[in-house]
Amino acid sequence: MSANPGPTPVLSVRDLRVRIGESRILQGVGFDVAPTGVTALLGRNGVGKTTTVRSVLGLLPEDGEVTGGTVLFDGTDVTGHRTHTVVRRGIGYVPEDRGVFAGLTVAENLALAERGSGPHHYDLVHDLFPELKARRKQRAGTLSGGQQQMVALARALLNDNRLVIVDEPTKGLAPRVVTEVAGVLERAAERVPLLLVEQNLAVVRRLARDAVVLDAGRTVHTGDARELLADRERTTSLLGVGRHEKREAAGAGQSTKEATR
Ligand SMILES: Nc1ncnc2c1ncn2[C@@H]1O[C@H](COP(=O)(O)OP(=O)(O)OP(=O)(O)O)[C@@H](O)[C@H]1O
Repeated sequence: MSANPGPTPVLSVRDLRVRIGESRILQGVGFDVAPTGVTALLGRNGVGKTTTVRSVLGLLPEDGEVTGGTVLFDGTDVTGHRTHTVVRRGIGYVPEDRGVFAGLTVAENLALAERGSGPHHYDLVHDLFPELKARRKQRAGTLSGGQQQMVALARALLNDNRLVIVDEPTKGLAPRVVTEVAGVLERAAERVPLLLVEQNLAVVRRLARDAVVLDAGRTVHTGDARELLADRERTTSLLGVGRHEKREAAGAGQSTKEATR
């Protein structure tokens, strides 16, 4: 199943099954996340990407439960564990809406993200994103989309995380901002492995080494990300894209969401 049989994965998901209400949402999700670089979690809308990451983080809704499978983080079984337990083991999460407090300053956003007694890596964060130091007194809500994504990632990198999960960071952003966010993610990935839910294939191509594709609540492909994206037939059948190559060739940041519309 592993796309890179070398180093021990930081996260291993095996045959994960999740029910929400009466619906069986995940019916066999399995993949590894390598301890360095970016692993992309891909798939059409509604296939279970967000449910997968929220299951790992113990963030299922009240009527949801893990009904089977295992989640190993750093070799420890955290299947079905509560969020604070999983997070304390060293997983950062940047949700789809970024989780940034718009009314608070950059400094306040970071201060609120500090977990426990530390260490808190302000040096690392300011080294990666010097702009945030300069803008520490600015309200987060007045920042650009790319700068807000910096704040969101900085909140995750501030703590001693062994993995950061980022859910659709470029969704709804203008192409110029998408490029900016991709740069931010690239810098973050130099320091910590990322599990990236992403529909913009230009961003995946730029950042990801490994790809995991879900369909209808199951893993249907794992492997080298660029190899997958270079195989147009495969990309079309797995992700429902390929009819818009022109748009991608123009560098406009194609997404599977756009392509399946
Ligand atoms: N709280 C919930 N209650 C009921 N069904 C849910 C709930 N959350 C998700 N689902 C369903 O689970 C399926 C998977 O949703 P999920 O958000 O995990 O998919 P996704 O791949 O992340 O999609 P998208 O790309 O649209 O964000 C969908 O059919 C969705 O309607």
